[in-house]
Amino acid sequence: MHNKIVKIASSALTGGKLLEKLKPLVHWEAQWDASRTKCLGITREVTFKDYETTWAFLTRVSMRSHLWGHHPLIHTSYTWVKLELRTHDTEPKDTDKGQLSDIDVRMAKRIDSYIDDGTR
Ligand SMILES: C[C@H](O)[C@H](O)[C@H]1CNC2=NC(N)=NC(=O)C2=N1
Repeated sequence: MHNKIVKIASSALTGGKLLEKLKPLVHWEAQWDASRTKCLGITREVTFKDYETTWAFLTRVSMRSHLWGHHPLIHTSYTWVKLELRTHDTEPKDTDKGQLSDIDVRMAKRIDSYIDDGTR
């Protein structure tokens, strides 16, 4: 069965739901707006044991991003990787800055599973 791209609808996370969803993401740092009520996105940094492992990880992330139609901002240098997640097209419509949505949380958990599977 070939994988097909199924764009997953995203809904902005606010209030108690936002805090509930952020709690398990212990390796991710949240960026807050000035009022500290809106999460503008989350970031995670990780360093891998070698270049080959780094790009095996990034290949998995890129393939999953393509399948889900949701793409982290990826910074990398040799074995260092920084990933940022935010959603621009949330419902309700958000400012162009974007904010955290449920698909960001889903992608963060999937990224954590790639990091945690012992290949670091
Ligand atoms: C049209 C396209 O599906 C949208 O622009 C998607 C693409 N990938 C995306 N990736 C991320 N991280 N956030 C988005 O809001 C987003 N939107």
